[in-house]
Amino acid sequence: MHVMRLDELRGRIDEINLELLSLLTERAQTVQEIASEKEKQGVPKFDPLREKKMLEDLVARNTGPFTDETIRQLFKQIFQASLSLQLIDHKQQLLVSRSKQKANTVIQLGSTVIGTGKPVMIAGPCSVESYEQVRTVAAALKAAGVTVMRGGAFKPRTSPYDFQGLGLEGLQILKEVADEFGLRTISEIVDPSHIEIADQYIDVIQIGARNMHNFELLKAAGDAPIPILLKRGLSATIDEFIHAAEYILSRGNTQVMLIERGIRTYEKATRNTLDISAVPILKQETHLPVLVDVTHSTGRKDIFAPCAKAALAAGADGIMVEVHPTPATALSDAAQQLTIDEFNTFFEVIRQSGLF
Ligand SMILES: C=C(O[C@@H]1C=C(C(=O)O)C=C[C@H]1O)C(=O)O
Repeated sequence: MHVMRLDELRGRIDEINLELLSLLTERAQTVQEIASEKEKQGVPKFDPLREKKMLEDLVARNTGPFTDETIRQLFKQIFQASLSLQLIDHKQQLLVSRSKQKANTVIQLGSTVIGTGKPVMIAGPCSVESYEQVRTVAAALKAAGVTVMRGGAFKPRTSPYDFQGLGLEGLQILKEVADEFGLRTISEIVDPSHIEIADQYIDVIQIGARNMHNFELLKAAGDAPIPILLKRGLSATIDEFIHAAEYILSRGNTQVMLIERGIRTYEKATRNTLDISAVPILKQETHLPVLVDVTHSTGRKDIFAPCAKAALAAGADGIMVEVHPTPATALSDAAQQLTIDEFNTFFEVIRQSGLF
């Protein structure tokens, strides 16, 4: 008799569970509709005042046996789950997101393709200092089998009294040398009005860490017909990094590569902390090529090779490293640029690792 009563009650609970599930599902679908309305109106997803009002109304109608506090907690849990749903949906709608585009974005630079699984080595001086300096590096890179060279012409330096770069003249040097050796080039642009000119001299525009949040520059890069290498900001979260890339794609330019360059932490043993975990996360969440800059992230030549190997093992599409004929006299980043011999050794170690 008792057993029958228990079964009956549990049967009723099963029915109630199904009713709750169907109500929760209907609620979640309504929340998604609210999310797309919010998206159109550009208003934030989280609305604490609305949540507070709903909790007050619910508690006012509560007749027990649950306490008011329990009712608050249960519904707050539902609100939180609804909010996460809105945020996940939002992320999946991004143009950079893997759920929008399953296939990897591939960047073609001459015969070099980035993003297909075969990693690329990008090397070159921190700053373009002179024609001879760039030519010496380019000749060595060519001999080592490197096809893409970096070199900074516009240098956003921490101090206004530090070398600011050769500007347009630097881009001209890059072009002249790259043409001679059949290399492709990457250089940073800091001013939206320089993007058009840059297109005539270089193959990839870099947006540097300090400018990752410069939205006007991101928009101008998004309007340009040239691949963009976007560096992660000094203190940018992965989410902010992804949204910075979205700025570029949202304007039509889909040729975007991401580069992890270390983040600010309390650690002083390295210049920045190389966030290796960003590599697989960016690969999972976006379809863009992901590179790792071992120079700026670590600032330590002695660990470039293990860090580059770690990056490749984590799925990076390429490595960027700085090389200078005479690092000791370099006008920027003197301590952390490799000599040509050091670069050749470094590249050999990476090639032998089986990861490249
Ligand atoms: C659904 C909304 O978005 C969020 C989720 C809520 C909910 O689950 O009821 C309430 C407020 C917001 O934090 C909304 O604003 O109505």
